[in-house]
Amino acid sequence: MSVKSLRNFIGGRFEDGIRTFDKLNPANGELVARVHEASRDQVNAAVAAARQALPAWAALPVNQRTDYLYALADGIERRFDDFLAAEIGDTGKPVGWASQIDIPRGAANFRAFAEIARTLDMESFMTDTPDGRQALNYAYRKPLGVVGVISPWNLPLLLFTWKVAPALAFGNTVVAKPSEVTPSTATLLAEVAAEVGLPAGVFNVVHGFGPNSAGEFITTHPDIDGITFTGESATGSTIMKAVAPGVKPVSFELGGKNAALVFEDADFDAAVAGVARSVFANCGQVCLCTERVYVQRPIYDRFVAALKLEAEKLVLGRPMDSATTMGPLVSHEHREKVLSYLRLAVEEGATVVTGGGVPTFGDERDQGAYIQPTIWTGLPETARCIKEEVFGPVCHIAPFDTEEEAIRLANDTHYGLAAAVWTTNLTRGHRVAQAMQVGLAWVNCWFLRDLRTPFGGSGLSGIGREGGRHSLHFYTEPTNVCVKL
Ligand SMILES: O=C(O)C(=O)/C=C/C=C/O
Repeated sequence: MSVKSLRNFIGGRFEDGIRTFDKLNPANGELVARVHEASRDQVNAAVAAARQALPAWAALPVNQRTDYLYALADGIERRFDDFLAAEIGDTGKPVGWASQIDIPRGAANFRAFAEIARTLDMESFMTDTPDGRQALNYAYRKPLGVVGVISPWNLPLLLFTWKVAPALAFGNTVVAKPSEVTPSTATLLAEVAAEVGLPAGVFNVVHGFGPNSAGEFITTHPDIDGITFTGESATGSTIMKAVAPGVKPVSFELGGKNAALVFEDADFDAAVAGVARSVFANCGQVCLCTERVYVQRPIYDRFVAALKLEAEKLVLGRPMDSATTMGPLVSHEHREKVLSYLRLAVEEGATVVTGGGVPTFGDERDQGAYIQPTIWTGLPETARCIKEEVFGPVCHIAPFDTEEEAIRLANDTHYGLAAAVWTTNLTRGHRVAQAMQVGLAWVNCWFLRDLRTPFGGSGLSGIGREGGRHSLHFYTEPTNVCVKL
């Protein structure tokens, strides 16, 4: 595979950076790309270009503006194979997952928000006034302005476009920094933006890191009007401090320590398959993944044995092999973090039901960041491996007896992102889902997404919701106009 040069996209033009850094393929350690790190001056130029493009972009009739989003979606689909190869080269994720989730959702996000922007109603009220007449109140919405987008490495194109699409749909312009770990599909999207004639400055891509690099230059920039970020909770705190002097709005989708509750009346096979997918999908690198499984005692032993079988059926193969069901972690650095938790779990007294280490293949995959899918039991609820997000293909399974106990166990966390409830008693399913202190509760399913619904979490899992009309609250500023009639 040839080594790509990934450049910055500023004011409609591709530019070299001040230095380059290497991007390695996590499946085999091969050099994939040399990435051009943007300077502070280049980030300043991107913000200036976005500011200059804002009035004309915001003034476009919504159908014309959203036609560009449909064109971006069409462009992703037109270059599907390029985006697929880029995403897989960056992440090592299996072609089955990337071709069904990551790339299609890249296009779907643009279409969903184009449709929402075109069809959303305007909030208004007719107000009776003391003089027996009325007043008309309506919320006139304007774009937030120049939006800083900082996106993560786990679902790179999906989460990049999950932010860029609503930002552009509602008339904002964007300065976006993809994770330095997965720079390729964001750069391809910039190529598509140029191909479809998106006006210069509307969408800018700058590459780099967080501290003392493009991430910090964006979040501390006085002319950025708001930041939308997906990533680790600690980074979210850092960004909040950076925007505090300017009291800028933030939209955060951060970490999670998500629970799955399996009741004895669950469809056993469906619950096993569903929990296995929610634990091991994308090598456990989805903020919504399950890391804590609680199973009602009568089926506990049977469930542990069944999930062990599912884990051991996973095919840790080459990313482009359609038989592969689990690829490597995204980098050796991240594997070291996950391995530190595998070691910690043993120190904290875990029983390792399966996995717990690094597989050996005897081929180029040994240079990759592969790790064994792992299941623990026997940890106390106070263990760090029960409280802290691992963000890898690992889970802990514990028994419970009553519904009240299950709810208490699931909610005993400072995170608040997602939960999954497995039961055939839907009255219980609704009741327990509503009792979860999370932003997203699935019943007899997981990661089933309707893009019109509110998406996000509370506590350490973030601030705000994006999706459907909920994206309005971050990407627009309403002026309530009151007219005496
Ligand atoms: O499915 C989505 O729209 C989404 O935002 C997924 C986020 C996953 C984070 O790791």
